[in-house]
Amino acid sequence: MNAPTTPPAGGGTSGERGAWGWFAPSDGEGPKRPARQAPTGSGAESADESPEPPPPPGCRWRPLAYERGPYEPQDHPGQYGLQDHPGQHGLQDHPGQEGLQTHTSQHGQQDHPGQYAQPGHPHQGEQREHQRAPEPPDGPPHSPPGGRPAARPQGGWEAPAGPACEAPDRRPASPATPSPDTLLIRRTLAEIEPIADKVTSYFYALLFLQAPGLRALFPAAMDTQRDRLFKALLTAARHADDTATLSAYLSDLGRSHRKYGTEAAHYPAVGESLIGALSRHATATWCEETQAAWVRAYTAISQIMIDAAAEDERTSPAWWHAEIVSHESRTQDVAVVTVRPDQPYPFVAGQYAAVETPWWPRVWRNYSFSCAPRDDGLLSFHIKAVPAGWVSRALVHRAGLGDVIRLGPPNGSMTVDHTTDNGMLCLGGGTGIAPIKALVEDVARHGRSRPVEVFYGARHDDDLYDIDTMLRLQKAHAWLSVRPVVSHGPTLGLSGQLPQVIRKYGPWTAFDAFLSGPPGMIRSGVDTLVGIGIPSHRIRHDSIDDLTASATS
Ligand SMILES: NC(=O)C1=CN([C@@H]2O[C@H](COP(=O)(O)OP(=O)(O)OC[C@H]3O[C@@H](n4cnc5c(N)ncnc54)[C@H](O)[C@@H]3O)[C@@H](O)[C@H]2O)C=CC1
Repeated sequence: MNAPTTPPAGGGTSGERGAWGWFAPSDGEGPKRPARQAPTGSGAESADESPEPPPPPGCRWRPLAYERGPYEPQDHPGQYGLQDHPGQHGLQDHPGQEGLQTHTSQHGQQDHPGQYAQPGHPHQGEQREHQRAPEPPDGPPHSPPGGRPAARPQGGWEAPAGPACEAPDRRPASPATPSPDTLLIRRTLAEIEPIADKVTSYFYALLFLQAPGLRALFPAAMDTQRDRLFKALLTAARHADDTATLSAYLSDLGRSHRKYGTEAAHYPAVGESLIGALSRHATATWCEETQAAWVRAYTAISQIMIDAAAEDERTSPAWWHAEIVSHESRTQDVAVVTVRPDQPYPFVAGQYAAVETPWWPRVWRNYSFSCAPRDDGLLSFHIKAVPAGWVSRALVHRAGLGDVIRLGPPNGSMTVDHTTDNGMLCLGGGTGIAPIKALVEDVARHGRSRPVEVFYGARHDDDLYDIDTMLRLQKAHAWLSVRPVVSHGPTLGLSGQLPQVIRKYGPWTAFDAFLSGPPGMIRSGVDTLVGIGIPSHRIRHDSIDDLTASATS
C-alpha cells in the first residue's frame, strides 16, 4: 500500500502521473518518513533527505468497486473516496473564528453533521450531470499565474516566483503563538478565502487530471460533497499546531474515508493537487518557504489519516449493508426508516451515520439514529424529504421493505455523559428530535434517573410527527418532561421558536444541553444557552458547518 511518491530515478517530468514529488505517506505499518523538503528553485534539486526506493512506474489504484454490494452502480463504477466526514472532534473553519472545536460547543461551532437538509438551498435539481472530469477553470494546471512556464520537475510544483516571504517569527509555537509554518499557512488561507470556490474547483480539476482514476470515487455530480475534502485539508492545516485535537479530528477523517474506498496510495495525488491549487491562486503570498510549510503540513495530515484508517481496518468494516425492515410515513415528507445491518453495528445514542442509497451511488448523507442501541440490532432514522434532496427524497418516497442501503461507521459526540447526574436540557427542532429521542432512551436504559427536559419544536402542530412517542416516553419515566413548541400557527402547546421559549423556563445553569435541528436553531440556541449561564463546554450539538453544507440532502 505504500504510495508511489518519489520521482523516477532519472527525474520525473512535469505532469507525469504518479511521479509524486512530495508526499509519501506510509501505510500505517512501518515507520513514518520525515516530511520531504519542498522543491527549491526549479524544484529539480529538491530531494528527500532520506534515500528512497525507486517508485513504481505510475500511481495505480485498484478499481474501487463495491466488494460486497448488491447494487453496484451501473454507470458509475467504483465508489467515491474523498469526502470530509467531520467527526466528533470537529474542526470548523468559521470566518472570524480560530481554533479547533471539540465535540462540545464553542458558540455554535463544532464538528460534524446530523442529517441535513433544508429547503430552498441553491442546489438545484436532482443529480445534474458532471460525468467527465472538470476542466481547470482558468487555464491549464501546469501554467503558473502570470503565464510563467510551468515547471513541475521531480513530480512537484515549482513555487511561483512570487514576492518573497516575510520571514516568519521562528520562535516555537505556544497556544497563543502560532508556529512559523502555521503563520505561513494562514497567510495563504487569508489570500484564497475570497476566491475559495475557484480554488476548490481548481483543486478538483487538478486532482482528476493528475489521477483520473480518483474521479470514480466521487459521486457523478459533485454536489455539496465537492469541497469537503479540500476544506477539511485547509482547516487542518490552519490548526496544525493543535496536535492533540488535530490528530483526533484527522483520525476520524481517515477512518470515515474508508467507506469511500480511499487508500493510502491516493494521498500523494491529493497533496500535489492541493499545493498546485494553492500555488496557483495564492500568488501574493506563495514562496518557497510557504510551499515547504504546506508540504510539511500535508505530509503530517495525510499520515495521520492513513494510520487511522489502517488501524481501523483491523477491527471494523469500511461500511455496513443494511436492509430496510420498516418504512413508516409520518407526514407527507417525513418517514421513519428502520434497518437491519448485515453485521453488528456498534454505536452510542446521539451519534449519526452516513447513508448511501442504491439510487444515488457515492452520494452519502448523514442521519442521526433515532434510537439507542437495541437488543435486536435494528437502527432507525427520521428522514425528511427536502426539495432537492436526492438521498432524502429517495429514502422517503422511493425506498421500501427489502431495499438495501449502505451505512458508514458511527460518528458524533452528542452523547450522554453517564458519569454525571446533571440534568439534561434537550432541544429538538423538526427531525432534530431523532437523536434526542435516542438520548432519552439511553438515559432510560442506563437506569440512573436524572431530570431530562425536552423541548420539541416544529412549525405547525401537524409537524410534531413524533410527539406521540415522546409523550409515551414521558408517561413511562417520571424524570422526563416533554414540551411541544410550535413556531407558526395555532397550538395547544407552547408558541414560539425553541430558543426563545426555553428562556421562560429554567434555571438551566446546572444542566447539560443537547441541541439538534436546523443550523439557525443551533446557532441561536447556543447563544441563548450561553447567555443564560450554561458554559459552552456543556453544550453539545452536531456540526453547524455540516448541517449547513448538507442543506440539500
Ligand atoms: N443531529 C442533528 O442536529 C440533526 C439535525 N437535523 C436537522 O434538523 C433540521 C430539521 O428540519 P425541519 O424538520 O424542517 O425543521 P424546521 O425548519 O421546521 O424547524 C423546527 C423548529 O426549529 C426551530 N428553528 C428553526 N429555525 C430556527 C432559527 N433560525 N432560530 C431559532 N429556532 C429555529 C423552530 O422552533 C422550528 O419550529 C434539518 O436541517 C436537519 O438537517 C435533523 C436530524 C438530526
